[in-house]
Formats: sequence, structure tokens, C-alpha cells
Amino acid sequence: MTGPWTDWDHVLKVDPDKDLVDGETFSDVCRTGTDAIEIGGTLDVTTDKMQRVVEACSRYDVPLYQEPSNPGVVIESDDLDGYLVPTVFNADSSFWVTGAHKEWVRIDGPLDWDRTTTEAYIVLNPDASVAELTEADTEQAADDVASFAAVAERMFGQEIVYIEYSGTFGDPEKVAAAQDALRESTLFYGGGIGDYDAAYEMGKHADTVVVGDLLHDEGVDAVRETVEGVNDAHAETVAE
Ligand SMILES: CC(C)=CCC/C(C)=C/CC/C(C)=C/CC/C(C)=C/COP(=O)(O)OP(=O)(O)O
Ligand SMILES: O=P(O)(O)OC[C@@H](O)CO
Ligand SMILES: [Mg+2]
Repeated sequence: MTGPWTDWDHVLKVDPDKDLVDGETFSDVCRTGTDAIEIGGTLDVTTDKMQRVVEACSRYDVPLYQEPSNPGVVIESDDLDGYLVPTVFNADSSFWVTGAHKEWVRIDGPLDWDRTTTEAYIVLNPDASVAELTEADTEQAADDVASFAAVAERMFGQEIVYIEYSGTFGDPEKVAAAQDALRESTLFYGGGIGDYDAAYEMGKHADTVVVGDLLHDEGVDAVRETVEGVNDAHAETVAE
């Protein structure tokens, strides 16, 4: 398990359907100190909107990944480092686990397999669009979350396990439980990271902290603080 994400402390998720803060540019976005940019959102994403963000970020050094919410928004671009494709482990329907993926391969395959990796999502905020869309069973105790994480890694070989609280700050105990259950997979945490302290707290448990709405709501300076928060947490964890 040697994907570049094993070195990522922080990921910035840009929603192509949302604006940047007034006066900020993608040049600013690419210079927040984040380790990678994921481009994706659940609602109202189109290939045109995707393309615009990829083009705007392509001149900078930061790795760029598309996170498609359905096969219809996937774009082919040499500017992308790859595709991080969700599979929702606690979705109600198998469509969001393997069905959409099967359709993608049937229609567009063979894929660019070397640049395509799945993220094993465990969706825990019932109010998020992603939970509503996938009808995720978000009532999961810490031991359920830990068990999903172990299943994702040991049975399904997932390199990335993603605890998703999109829109709200999650339960650090559940993130810690997932981390305890994992041996090698990279644990992503995303949801409600709004400042240094929140990033620091989740950085104590997750390998990679994902920041989304903050970019669109508060801007790049606020994002830069979250980069510092997770980096400090990780520096201390290594020293301990
Ligand atoms: C097979 C392909 C190419 C795609 C299917 C991939 C799957 C299973 C998607 C289902 C889960 C999903 C919609 C993921 C999108 C990424 C995500 C969670 C973005 C955050 O979304 P929200 O923050 O909930 O939505 P908005 O910000 O758009 O309201
Ligand atoms: O937008 P926020 O709440 O930061 O969540 C980030 C990410 O996990 C969404 O998929
Ligand atoms: Mg969102």
C-alpha cells in the first residue's frame, strides 16, 4: 500500500459547484500548504464545472485528484494525478457500493486502472447530501465503525478508509476506533473542520484530515490554519 496518500496530512476538497470567497483565486487555493486537492461534491456537479477547476489548478505543483460522485461527471485530463472513487460501505443500496462502478466500467471501460483508487466511505452525518443520496445507515457505534474499517482493509483491500461527517464535526472516539482497527490503510477524516483546534483534534486520530466547506465559506487563510493544526498534531504524535 504505497499510494501518495500515505504521505498526506491534509487534503483540500474543492466543490466545483461552489464559489471561492470574493477576491480569492485558484492560485491562492493551491498555495494553502495542503498536500493534495480533491475535486468533487455530491450535488450539481457537471463535467464543465469540473474541467474549470482542474484547468485553474493545473499550473501549480499540488497533486490534483478528481473525486467523482457518479460516472457521468468523470473527466479525462492529463492534469489529473488520478481518480479517488468513493464506495459507501454503509449505503442502503449496493448501487453506491459497487453498482455505479460496474456501470462506469461497462460504459467507459477499460478504465485508467493505474490512476484509479477507491475510498471506503463510512458516512456518519445523516443530514449531509451524501447520506441522503446513498441512504446511508448513519447509526453506527464506535465498534461498528471500527469493524467497517477492518472489513474495508482486511477483506476488501481498501487503501483508503474515509470517515465522512460532511458538514459537521464528528465524534473523535469513532475516528480513534477506526484508526485502532487499521494496520496499513490510510484513514481520512472529513467534516466540519473549521479552525486550527478542530484540525488538531482530528489530526490526533486520522492520518489525513479533509477540509471542504471552509474554503468556500471562509477562504484560504482559514484553510491554512487547518493545515497547521493537523501538521502540529502529527508532529507531536511522531515525537510521542
Ligand atoms: C463509480 C463512480 C465514478 C462514482 C460513484 C461514486 C459513489 C459511490 C458516490 C457516492 C457517494 C458520493 C456522492 C460521494 C461524493 C463525494 C462527497 C461525499 C462529497 C461531499 O458531499 P456533500 O458535502 O455531502 O455534498 P454537497 O456539498 O454537494 O452538498
Ligand atoms: O465540507 P466539510 O464539512 O469540511 O467536509 C469535508 C469532506 O469530508 C466532504 O466530503
Ligand atoms: Mg459539502
